[in-house]
Amino acid sequence: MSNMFAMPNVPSTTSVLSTYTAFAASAMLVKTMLNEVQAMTSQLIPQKLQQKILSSLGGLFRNSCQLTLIIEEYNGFSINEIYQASEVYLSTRITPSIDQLKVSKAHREKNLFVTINKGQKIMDVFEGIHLVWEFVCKETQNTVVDYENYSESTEKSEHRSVVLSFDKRYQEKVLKTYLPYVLERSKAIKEENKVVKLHSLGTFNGDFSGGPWGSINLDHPSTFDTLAMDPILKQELMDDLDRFVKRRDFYKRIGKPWKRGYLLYGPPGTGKSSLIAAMANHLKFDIYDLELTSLRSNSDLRRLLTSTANRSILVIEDIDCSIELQDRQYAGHNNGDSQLTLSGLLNFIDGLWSSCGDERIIVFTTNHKDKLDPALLRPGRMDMHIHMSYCTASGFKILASNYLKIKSHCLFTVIERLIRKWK
Ligand SMILES: Nc1ncnc2c1ncn2[C@@H]1O[C@H](COP(=O)(O)OP(=O)(O)OP(=O)(O)O)[C@@H](O)[C@H]1O
Repeated sequence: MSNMFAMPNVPSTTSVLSTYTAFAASAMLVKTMLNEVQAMTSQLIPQKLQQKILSSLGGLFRNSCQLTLIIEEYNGFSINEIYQASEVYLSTRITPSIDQLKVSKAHREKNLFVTINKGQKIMDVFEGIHLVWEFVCKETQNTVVDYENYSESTEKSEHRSVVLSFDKRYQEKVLKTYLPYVLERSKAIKEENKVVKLHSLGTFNGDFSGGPWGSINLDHPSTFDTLAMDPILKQELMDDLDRFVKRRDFYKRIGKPWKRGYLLYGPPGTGKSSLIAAMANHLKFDIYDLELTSLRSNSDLRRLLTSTANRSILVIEDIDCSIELQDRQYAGHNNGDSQLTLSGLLNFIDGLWSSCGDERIIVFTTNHKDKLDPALLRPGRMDMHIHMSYCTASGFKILASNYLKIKSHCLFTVIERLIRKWK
């Protein structure tokens, strides 16, 4: 009977299991070998050869152990931030093994942007995980129908993406740790290379179409090192700025907008504008130079202020000359938005403007602090009042060092005595 159902060509369960076990063991062995090879290649073999070996070995096991993430340039109509970040991040991972590079330069940017071209691969190692990045660019042809002329034409378009491959086992680590790291690094790299911009109204004529602010790179060479001012005050200001940018959680906790106000006052030509440039260069914040005399109403002002970006310094120079200062006591008499008023400015700065943005700095300058409306000087409005005055003995030393490269001289004591005497 038993022979009747015997199927000589069908392997027994035991032999299937043992074959499977042997296969699984060899798969494991090959997988381990692959990892070993990966580890070994990274130490012993030149980068270019590494890529070839690993990509051909990887190809054998792509289906079984490799995971591929596709990061497209656009997410619907909006740009995919991970794509952008990986472009920036990978520009720092270029090795001599890459055959083709793409070089570009944005208008007025100082640095060239170098990145890999389509089809090129970049290897990266993160906490022992080996990752391969590849830029992919596919051309597609779309049919465009012109209904008015009953005609059809074809248009070429490019779909760019980056493909990231790695061992499946590390999926969670790559998504939760590596990609956030890439985002963070790219942010820091952008920040390092950031060119500070000066935004000004230029030919503003009340028309907001196309944005009211024009911008150029701020090439002002002033820094805290070149600035001649009292060293203690300078240090206090630098500490204040550094503390301010680190206090996101503090402002959130106390429920106040993340903004800080500085009033710079002193005689003409004592370095107020230079100090603003030094602050911008120190923090890498853009400057918005607001010329109040070119505005007509509070509503113009509101629209201008809401179109300023975060991490910026809003500068209103010579506040005593650019607005009717005593208007607060008559504020009740003027009809709301029709006229530009100090109360309009202060209300908006304290209220909506500062709460719809982060890391905002506002700087007022004046040659005549005594002429300012007390409302402007109220604590909490201008957090620090900085007196820029005539040259002090320590300021003189900085200028002598900057202009003449003289760090010490026998005449210094005489000059210092004279400065102190006439101060
Ligand atoms: N404290 C300073 N340290 C270094 N340079 C200074 C200082 N003060 C003035 N200067 C030099 O003098 C020139 C005028 O300075 P700046 O425009 O910064 O002064 P200001 O106080 O803004 O003048 P104003 O009140 O007229 O706008 C600049 O070119 C700057 O190089």
